[in-house]
Amino acid sequence: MAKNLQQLAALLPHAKIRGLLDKTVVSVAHDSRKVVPGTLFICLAGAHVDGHDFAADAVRQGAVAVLVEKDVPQLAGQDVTVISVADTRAAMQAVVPFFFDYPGQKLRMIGVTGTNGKTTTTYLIRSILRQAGYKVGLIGTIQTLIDNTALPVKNTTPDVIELQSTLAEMVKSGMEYAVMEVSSHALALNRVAGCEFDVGVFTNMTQDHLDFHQTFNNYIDAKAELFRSLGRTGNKKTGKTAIINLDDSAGSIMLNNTTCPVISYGINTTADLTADHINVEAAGAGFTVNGPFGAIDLKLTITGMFNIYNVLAAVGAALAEKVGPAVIKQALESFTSVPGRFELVQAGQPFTVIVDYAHTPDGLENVLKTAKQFAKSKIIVVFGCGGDRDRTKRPIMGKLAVQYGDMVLATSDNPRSEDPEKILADIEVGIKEGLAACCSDKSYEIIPDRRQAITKAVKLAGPQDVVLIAGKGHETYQVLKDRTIDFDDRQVAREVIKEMRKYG
Ligand SMILES: CC(=O)N[C@H]1[C@@H](OP(=O)(O)OP(=O)(O)OC[C@H]2O[C@@H](n3ccc(=O)[nH]c3=O)[C@H](O)[C@@H]2O)O[C@H](CO)[C@@H](O)[C@@H]1O[C@H](C)C(=O)N[C@@H](C)C(=O)N[C@H](CCC(=O)O)C(=O)O
Ligand SMILES: Nc1ncnc2c1ncn2[C@@H]1O[C@H](COP(=O)(O)OP(=O)(O)OP(=O)(O)O)[C@@H](O)[C@H]1O
Ligand SMILES: N[C@H](CCC[C@H](N)C(=O)O)C(=O)O
Ligand SMILES: [Mg+2]
Repeated sequence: MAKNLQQLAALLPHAKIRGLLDKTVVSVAHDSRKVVPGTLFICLAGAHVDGHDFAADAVRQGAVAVLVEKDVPQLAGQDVTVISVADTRAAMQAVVPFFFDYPGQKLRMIGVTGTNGKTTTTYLIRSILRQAGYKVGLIGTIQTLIDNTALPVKNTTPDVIELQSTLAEMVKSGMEYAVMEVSSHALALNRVAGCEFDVGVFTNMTQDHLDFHQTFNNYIDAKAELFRSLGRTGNKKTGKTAIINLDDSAGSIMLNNTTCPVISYGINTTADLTADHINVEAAGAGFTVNGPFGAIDLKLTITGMFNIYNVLAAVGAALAEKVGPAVIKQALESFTSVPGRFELVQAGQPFTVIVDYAHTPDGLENVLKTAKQFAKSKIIVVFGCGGDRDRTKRPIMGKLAVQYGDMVLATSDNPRSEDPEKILADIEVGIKEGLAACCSDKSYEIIPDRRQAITKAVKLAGPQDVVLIAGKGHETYQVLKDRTIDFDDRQVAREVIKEMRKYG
């Protein structure tokens, strides 16, 4: 991947350069902690700190060039080339895909966006493409997969450098497809620069991330960028398709934002792909998908109406890539689950325990509706909301929890830098509102310690009850103000159930 600095500087025609350009660059980094000798260090002004403050550290660690958007006095007199531009983020987006030889041009790229269902839909698409015999890479919230090799991730959609280097690794390992989640943050911050998507999938649009986007319209517009990019002049690849959920009111906005061919899907509207004969049960869902190929009858082990939408989205992507109905059926019927999505914890208890990643009002409502469909008795909900994230979703989720649940135990999710009690107070406003509106006979408790909340839920559960532990799904940690601790809802629930059996 090594490049001459001259080649990189040529991509930045307005840059002011101080120092030699005839140098070999072996790595690019915006994090000083990742600098190795021969790195081009890119200074980014972040939400917390300013990367320019780490430029001198980067040089000490062997950076041969530094990309800046303001003067860094500490670099004066140092043996380093300083490239000054107006906007280092924009410069990074131009330089990095080139540095990695544009891997996004060498793969078929499928991007999935929407508030909920991205992870599930990417896993479904991956399983269909693999069934069709392709080598598939996946990037998303849970992990990166290069064929079967799993790598840890920090964000749902990684930053430009991590994304391009991962895609390059996929190319090197012989992947033909990259199926990835494209978060609204990634679109707004253009982390996907240099990725030319072949297929863009829209799942749905409901409230989340208003802390970052400020307004719902900004949030929608960020998602729409994926669809604008499919029809952009200058695209190098051909054969693009947008897969759009028309049951969602924002579907038409995505549709209006692209000029490429569209495969629409929906259950309540006329669309290219629809589903009927729907039977949702605890153990799975049966339904028929109707499309240009005729009808496919499916019996799946994933369940809930929301997953039928995810399946339609995945079938749309498969269709765009010319995968036949027999392969689609085979793949979907052998698909078992996505970690932490409606995952059952079975430790010999006489009640049902579900761990789910619902962390938005819509996700929580969907999962509660699904649980209610087969709950034979009470639903006990354990949930919280993340700190440093959209505060306005907290009371809404509190209200939904008491509307659908019989007993609510509000607890901490990942408080991050916030005071857990403050987050819970925001949730409690909605709980009280919900109780007053629908059901003052229901009860709730605020238990900041998540393990204690899960313990209480398990103690309260009678035979046939459902305990829903929502919000953290596959996460194996809890982010507190001063540290991150090991925490896995599934493991904690198992431990608590075992403890209870031991002591009677
Ligand atoms: C708001 C946001 O997106 N923040 C991202 C951003 O962090 P930041 O701007 O705060 O960076 P910073 O910590 O201030 O650092 C500024 C610069 O100094 C550098 N630095 C910092 C420290 C140091 O010692 N040396 C050094 O060089 C940093 O590498 C960076 O270049 O850049 C970081 C590196 O790329 C990201 O990891 C970080 O995501 C944080 C962790 C995050 O939580 N993001 C969430 C909100 C997010 O992006 N979520 C979406 C959506 C999830 C979904 O709905 O599925 C996602 O895609 O994950
Ligand atoms: N199509 C859907 N519509 C609404 N809710 C959904 C849908 N699919 C999944 N959910 C709910 O949202 C939760 C998260 O699902 P998933 O992880 O697939 O979404 P995501 O979009 O990847 O989330 P994130 O934004 O964190 O990456 C699930 O556990 C489930 O409760
Ligand atoms: N991708 C989402 C995940 C939220 C998961 C929840 N457990 C939380 O920490 O808020 C986000 O970063 O907002
Ligand atoms: Mg996800």
